[in-house]
Amino acid sequence: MNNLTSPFVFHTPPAIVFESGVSRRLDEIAAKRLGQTVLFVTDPGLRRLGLCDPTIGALRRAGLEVTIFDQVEADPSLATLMRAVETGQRCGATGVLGFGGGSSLDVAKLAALLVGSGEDLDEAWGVGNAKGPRLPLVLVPTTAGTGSEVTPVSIITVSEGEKRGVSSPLNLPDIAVLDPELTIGLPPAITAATGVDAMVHAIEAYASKSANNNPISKTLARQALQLLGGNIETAVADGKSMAARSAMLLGSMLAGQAFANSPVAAVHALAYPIGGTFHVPHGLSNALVLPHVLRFNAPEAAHIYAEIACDAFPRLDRGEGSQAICAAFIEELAALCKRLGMQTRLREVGIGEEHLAKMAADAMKQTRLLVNNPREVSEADALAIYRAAW
Ligand SMILES: NC(=O)c1ccc[n+]([C@@H]2O[C@H](COP(=O)([O-])OP(=O)(O)OC[C@H]3O[C@@H](n4cnc5c(N)ncnc54)[C@H](O)[C@@H]3O)[C@@H](O)[C@H]2O)c1
Ligand SMILES: [Fe+2]
Repeated sequence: MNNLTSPFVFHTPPAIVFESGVSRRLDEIAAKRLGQTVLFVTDPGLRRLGLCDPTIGALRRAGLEVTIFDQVEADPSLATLMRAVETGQRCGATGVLGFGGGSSLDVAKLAALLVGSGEDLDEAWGVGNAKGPRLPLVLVPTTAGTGSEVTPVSIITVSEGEKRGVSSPLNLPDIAVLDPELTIGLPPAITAATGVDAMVHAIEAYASKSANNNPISKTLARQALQLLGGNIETAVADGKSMAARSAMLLGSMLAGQAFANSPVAAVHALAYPIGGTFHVPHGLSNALVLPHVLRFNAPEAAHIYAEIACDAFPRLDRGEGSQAICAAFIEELAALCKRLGMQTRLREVGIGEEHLAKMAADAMKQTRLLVNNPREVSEADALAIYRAAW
C-alpha cells in the first residue's frame, strides 16, 4: 500500500466541464477542438430517445460535418468497434465525440485511437501499449457510473465471456463534458446499476494494492462515496431530482478519476465473466459479487474498508473496531443493493450452477485487475466466491 513518501503519477483529462445544459452548447465548448468532420459515437437507444439531437444540432450549427455511428451495444463487441473505426475512416473524421454510457464512450475512445494512428489493436491491448496519435476526443457521459469520461481504459468484449482492455493516457479525452440534465431520464434500474458500479470504483480504488495507489485517488474516492452513498436512493426513487442527479454524475466522475490512477480489482475481475457471457449489465454484475468479494478480502483489508465505511453510510460512525465496522459496511452495501431493487443472486439473473467453474477460469484471465486486489485470489477462491453469490 502506498504511503505518503511513495512516488505516483496522476493522469486526468486537461479539461472537465460540469454544467447543467452544457451538452446543448458544444458548439462553444468543443467544436474548435474536433475539427471539420466529427464521428459521433452513441447507442441506438439514446438515438431513439432523441437525447443526442441537441448536441448534434449544436455541432452542425458550428458548421461541422457530423457522421453518426449509433450501433454501440451494451458491453460492446470487437465487431462493433471495428465498424465504428471503418465509419470514421470512410468519413475522414478529424475528431470523435462519444455520447452515452460507458459502452459508447469506450468505443469512441478506441475509434479515436485507431482512426488517428492506424495502429494494430492486437498490439494495443493491455497497459501502456497504445502508440497514438489519436484524433481529438470529447466525451459526454449519459450514465452516472463508469467514469469512462475520465479514465484511460476502454473495455471491449472480444469473445463470449472475455473482455479485454486498452489502458493508456491516450484514451483520456481532450474534454470531458458533464451535463446532469442528460441523466434525468435514466430509468431507475440503470440508475441503480450504474450508481453501484461507481461506488465499487471508489471502494476498489481506495483499497487497491496497485503501486500507484495515491493520496489524490484516496481523497477522490472518499468524496465520491459521500456523494454516491448520499444520493443514490433519491436518484433511483426520484429521477427528476437535479440535486441527486448532479451529485451522482459528479460522484461517478470523481470515482473514475480515483480508479483511473489506482485501478480496480477482484470485484471487477469476477464481474466481467457475468457481463461478458450472460449479458448482465455491468453495474449489476458488480453488485452480485460485491459483498462476497469484500467478505473474502476482509482478513487483509478490514481496516481499509473501515476507513471509508462512514463516507458511504454516515450511520456507521459508531466508534467500533475496524472488524465490526467492515462487517457492517458489507451488510449495508448488500442491503442498499436490495433496497434499490437489484437482484442479489447469480441464479436470479439466469446463471446455472454448472457455469460457475468456467466463470472462475475466465475471471482468472483478468490478471491486470487481480494484481490490485488486497488479497490474492486463486481459481478455487473465485469459484468459492461465485458459489457464495449463487
Ligand atoms: N472505460 C472505463 O473506465 C469503464 C469502467 C467501467 C465500465 N466500463 C464499461 O462500460 C460499459 C457499461 O457502461 P454503462 O453502465 O454506462 O452502460 P451502457 O453504456 O452499456 O448503457 C446501458 C443502457 O443505458 C441506456 N442509457 C444510457 N444513458 C441513458 C440515459 N441518459 N437515458 C436513458 N437511457 C440511457 C443505453 O441506451 C443502454 O441501453 C461496459 O462495457 C463496461 O465494461 C468502462
Ligand atoms: Fe465498473
